[in-house]
Amino acid sequence: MSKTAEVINGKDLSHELKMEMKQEVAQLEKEGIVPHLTVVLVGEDPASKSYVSGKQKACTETGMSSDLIKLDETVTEEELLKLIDKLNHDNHVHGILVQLPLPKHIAEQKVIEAIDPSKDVDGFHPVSIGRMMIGEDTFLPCTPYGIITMLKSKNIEISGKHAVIVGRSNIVGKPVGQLLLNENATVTYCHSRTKNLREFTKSADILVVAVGKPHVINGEDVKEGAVVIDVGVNRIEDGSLTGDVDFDSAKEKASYITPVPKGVGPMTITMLLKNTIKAAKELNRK
Ligand SMILES: Nc1nc2c(c(=O)[nH]1)N[C@@H](CN(C=O)c1ccc(C(=O)N[C@@H](CCC(=O)O)C(=O)O)cc1)CN2
Repeated sequence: MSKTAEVINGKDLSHELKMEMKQEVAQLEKEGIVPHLTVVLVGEDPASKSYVSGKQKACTETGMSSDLIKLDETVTEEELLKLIDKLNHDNHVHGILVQLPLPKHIAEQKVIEAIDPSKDVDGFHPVSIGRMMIGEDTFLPCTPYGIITMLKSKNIEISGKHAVIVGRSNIVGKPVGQLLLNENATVTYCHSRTKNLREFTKSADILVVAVGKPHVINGEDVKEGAVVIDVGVNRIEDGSLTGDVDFDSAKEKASYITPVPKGVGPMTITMLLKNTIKAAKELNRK
């Protein structure tokens, strides 16, 4: 019988990385640089509020500064774009993050594209995405960056492996596939129109699931010894959080698996801090 998977704990890895970043920030402070993140939150979505407060807490823990600009749900697209323009020209601000999702009347992509690419710590701007695609140094989108960091922390071989991505969002599915390709994996994307999904997932050496639906993947869908990365954070009826993967059955097949909570989620915030330090260093070099 195969043994159960090793759990990759994103909370513990985040803590380690934050301790390293704290030292780097202390060093930067001696040089007169305090990395500063400005977070823009539109509306009252409880999950967004909680993520934003997690981001600010993480900044404080590592010695960085941050501020939160809260805007009413009714703010116009024009007003939001004006604010971003102001932040783009504020030398005190190194990183700008607009928490997603935005209300329906605001075009998300327009807002993302308004952020100066040199302050795009979310890594969502087409300039950042384009640079990532051609393997140039850039701000990487935080969740995919966190996933690659988790794999590397366990010295998991990526080169030559078959990576199957379930989900094709712009902020997770597509970029994580690109980052795995940059590491020489052979990448297959699956999505809502994919026929015979199991045929693909069962051939994955590395399976990344990012669809936002509880337990769409279970042990039967997983190849013996695969690495399973669960990006889903789904709140279910009893109020608890669960992933896109049925952890209990998948862990019997996988060699490594990420849990929910305490898996990929905390890494998203940690990689944002990395990007903010990078932005501060680069903007001060200019
Ligand atoms: N501008 C952005 N908006 C959004 C992003 C993003 O990267 N940039 N990603 C998601 C939400 N997100 C960060 O913003 C995020 C999601 C989940 C977690 C996390 O730590 N989850 C915990 C559980 C938290 C809980 O108890 O509710 C876990 O998985 O352990 C952090 C950040 C969409 N929007």
